[in-house]
Amino acid sequence: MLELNKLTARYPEQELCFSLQAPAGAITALIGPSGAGKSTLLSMLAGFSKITSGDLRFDGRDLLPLAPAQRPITTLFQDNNLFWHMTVYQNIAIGLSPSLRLSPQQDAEVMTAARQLGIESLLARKPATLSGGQQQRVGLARCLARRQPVLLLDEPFSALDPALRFELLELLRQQTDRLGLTVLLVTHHPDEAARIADGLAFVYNGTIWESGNGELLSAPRTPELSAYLGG
Ligand SMILES: Nc1ncnc2c1ncn2[C@@H]1O[C@H](COP(=O)(O)OP(=O)(O)OP(=O)(O)O)[C@@H](O)[C@H]1O
Repeated sequence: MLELNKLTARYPEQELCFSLQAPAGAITALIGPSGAGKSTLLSMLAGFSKITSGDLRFDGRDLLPLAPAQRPITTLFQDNNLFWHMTVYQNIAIGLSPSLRLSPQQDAEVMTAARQLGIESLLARKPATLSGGQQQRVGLARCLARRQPVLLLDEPFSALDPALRFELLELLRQQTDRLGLTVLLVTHHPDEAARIADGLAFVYNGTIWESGNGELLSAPRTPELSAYLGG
């Protein structure tokens, strides 16, 4: 369980303050208008944004003293950060070893992640020769190979067409269940998110304005969520 208790980042123009519980084995979708604070929330969790006050724990362990690389967290952004001069294999492997000198155990992790995402046949290719969907599979494989229990995804599939986006969300669903991951997924597609997510959190004005399950979309409790959904 990832627990945020009044986790706060104060900027001159705005204060962001989040309280949330994200269980293991579940996908929590973060929706909300542009500028609401969704990306900053992920950055606060990953350790890239300065925290002013509050509490952040994973399975009871205080994460705030830990540097980004020490946190049990891995992040996938829309721009998947692939290295264009490296092969797919190396792009996954670099998540485990920056020097690319892998132990047999780490090599097995890379192969397992590639198999799970259906990109085994692409391991020798360079990212530029892959489709957008295949590139995002490589990005996701790198995250999974790192075997961190918390996965943060910032609109990872938004550049893809709807069918492909849904295919990757399904894949994410399978891996979340199989590995018992705690997943936070920022998305601009609330309806799709509701199909695969266990919980939804509506981020508005630097805080979690409303949260619940998919019913939130059919029966919003606040005018702000209703307006966001176009109601
Ligand atoms: N480093 C920073 N310095 C100042 N303000 C910041 C900083 N980081 C975030 N903010 C504040 O947080 C707000 C939220 O921005 P953020 O990018 O997280 O929104 P978002 O919901 O992810 O939007 P989008 O959907 O467009 O990506 C910004 O408008 C800004 O006020």
